Amino acid sequence: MQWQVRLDGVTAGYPNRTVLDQLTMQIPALTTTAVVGPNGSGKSTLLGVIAGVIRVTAGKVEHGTDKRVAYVTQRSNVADVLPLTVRDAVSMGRWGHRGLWRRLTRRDQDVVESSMSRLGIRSLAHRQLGELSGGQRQRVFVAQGLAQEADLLLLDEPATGLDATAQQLIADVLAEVAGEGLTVVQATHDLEVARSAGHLLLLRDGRLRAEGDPRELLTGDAIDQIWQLPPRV
Ligand SMILES: Nc1ncnc2c1ncn2[C@@H]1O[C@H](COP(=O)(O)OP(=O)(O)OP(=O)(O)O)[C@@H](O)[C@H]1O
Repeated sequence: MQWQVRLDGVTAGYPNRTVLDQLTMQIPALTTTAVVGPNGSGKSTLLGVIAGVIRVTAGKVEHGTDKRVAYVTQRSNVADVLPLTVRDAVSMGRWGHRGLWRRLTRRDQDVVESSMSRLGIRSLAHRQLGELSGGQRQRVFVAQGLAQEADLLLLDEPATGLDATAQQLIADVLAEVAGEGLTVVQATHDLEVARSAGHLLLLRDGRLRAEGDPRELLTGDAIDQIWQLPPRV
């Protein structure tokens, strides 16, 4: 397996709170990896560590390429403080390529338009982010992640709170971009989405409980055990 990210004995968390506990695992390249686990199991923390925004206190994180990482977080407050249109927000995805003050090139603009098209939000391009619904806004941030044309796209519950059509759209787009040569990692509570991923990481209490083929791992028993459900009758 060609890997994109490798964690070796990683311990990490927040001041006075260790969350990830000696985590050793790999993220395979050029496919989608789903990170699942109960609330508080450390999924967001793991994404933050891979993105490099949470420092590790022990162990090491290695990236297979030294190229770009795009990170779509769970909740972005930018919409509430800045008067941005949808197109502005997606265009911000090009800043890493162009810098903050340089004009976007024709190609940058094409990437922005196609990222909006893929997420079905071109008709919203002129709307202010602050006046969008939560689900529409979520699609904008996924489009912004795509516009970064990163090698590794990290998404924290990108489809939570979306209607079924939008959820399916995001799942399809992520599978598509992985097919085009991107490595995608998403934290999700949706076990259907997890089952359709190429690889699965199952966390509980900051530890890796299982990794591998999601269709083999996400069986009834494993689900009961990880989520501590009572035995089925
Ligand atoms: N900024 C923070 N400061 C201190 N503790 C935090 C912080 N963010 C998260 N935690 C704690 O770290 C633990 C893991 O949280 P994390 O958000 O990584 O879990 P998660 O699996 O993503 O949860 P969820 O499914 O609810 O999104 C939790 O106990 C949480 O309370």
